[in-house]
Amino acid sequence: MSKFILKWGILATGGIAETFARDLWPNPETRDVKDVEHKVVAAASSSSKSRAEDFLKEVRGVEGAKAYGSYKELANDPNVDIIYVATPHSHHYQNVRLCLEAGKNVLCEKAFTTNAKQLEELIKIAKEKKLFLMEAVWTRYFPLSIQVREWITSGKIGPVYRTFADLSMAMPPEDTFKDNHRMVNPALAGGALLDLGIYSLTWIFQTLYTTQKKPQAPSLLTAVRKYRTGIDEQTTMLLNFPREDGGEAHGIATTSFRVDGDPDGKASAGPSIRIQGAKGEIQVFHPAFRPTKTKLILKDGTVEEKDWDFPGPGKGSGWKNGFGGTFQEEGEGQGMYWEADECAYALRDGRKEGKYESLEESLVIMRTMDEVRKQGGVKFPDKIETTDYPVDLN
Ligand SMILES: NC(=O)C1=CN([C@@H]2O[C@H](COP(=O)(O)OP(=O)(O)OC[C@H]3O[C@@H](n4cnc5c(N)ncnc54)[C@H](OP(=O)(O)O)[C@@H]3O)[C@@H](O)[C@H]2O)C=CC1
Ligand SMILES: O=C1OC[C@@H](O)[C@H](O)[C@H]1O
Repeated sequence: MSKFILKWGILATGGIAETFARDLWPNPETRDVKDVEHKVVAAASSSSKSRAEDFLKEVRGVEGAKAYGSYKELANDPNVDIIYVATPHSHHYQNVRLCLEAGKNVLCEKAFTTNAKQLEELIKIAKEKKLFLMEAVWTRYFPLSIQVREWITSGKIGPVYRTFADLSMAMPPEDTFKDNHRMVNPALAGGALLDLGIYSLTWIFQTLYTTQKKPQAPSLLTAVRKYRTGIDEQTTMLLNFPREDGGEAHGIATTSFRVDGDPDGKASAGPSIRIQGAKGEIQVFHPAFRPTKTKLILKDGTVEEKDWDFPGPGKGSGWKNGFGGTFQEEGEGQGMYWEADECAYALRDGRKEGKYESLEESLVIMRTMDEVRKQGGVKFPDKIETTDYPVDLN
């Protein structure tokens, strides 16, 4: 069988760009994917062409891969099928729009944009130009997430009435980040909500919204604790989803830079995610962005624990080593390849959006986050909230 080969261009050369591009290197057959392959054929750095050259060496770009010192040159490279956008949140709208205007398909890191207006505009352009566009919420494409959604839709835990979801990582900002770092800088759309809280919302949505036949947007109440830079350092969201049976389901989503979802690193604190139905519950353990353990508990006495693999070879010994580890011929991958595989299948089959998170759902989540910021009084500078284009942000 001939394989579909997807030729990637990587836009930006920071932490996640490196992790993602390294994850494209392992042979897809190591995860039982036999019909698609990935090649990194180009990369661009806004810092310099030599930074892009170094990056291509680090991530094992193909022989002859092109290095660019500007994002515009990458967007115009005719050999690139799809561009992975890996800049801070503040820059996504401008960078994705640059790629779409140049006729490129795009996979954009979370959070998609700073606000829903920007995302609406990008979706409109992608549709007009018949291009593929997807938010890189990698967690949605894990076999673990597919199984959890299947447990829900097959009625394993009965009707679902409530989901708790947390992603909190104790990293006191004043000791961890300078005020201009992307995690806390309003000019880079920093804050717990867009960086971590989006995963809590991912679990709320993929259990209470994606799994409904006719999903409806939730209403929302929020409590926000702000950091000295003006971004949110801790946010709690109460979401009320109308259900198709006429009832309601509640989502409680939390995120924090102050407390930890797994203080001892041994899951002693219990699950970070609890999906509760009439017949039992599904538990998912920290971290919500890359969980490796689930527990299914049913009222009939069934208790099933499962550890989930992240096949390699790939970046090395898994998330615990953080970003930018060294290549290993053996060991775990990171799991970003599953969302990359989805991009390959979509482009091969002519689909224009991701299978497990539609553009409409990304938009509803973006509107939810807009409302959280409104209720919490978190504002970003106009320059990064505008839909004007082009705007020079650097
Ligand atoms: N899926 C996941 O698990 C993760 C996703 N992310 C997401 O990826 C994105 C990037 O995060 P991360 O890689 O950690 O960030 P980094 O700061 O490590 O990298 C961001 C890169 O963007 C480019 N850039 C362009 N303009 C700016 C600017 N004004 N300030 C800073 N960087 C700039 C730079 O690359 P260059 O100089 O080459 O142009 C920089 O290296 C965010 O959207 C984040 O939410 C982050 C971590 C994990
Ligand atoms: O997406 C992410 O997941 C892992 C976190 O460490 C990181 O800050 C965030 O951007």
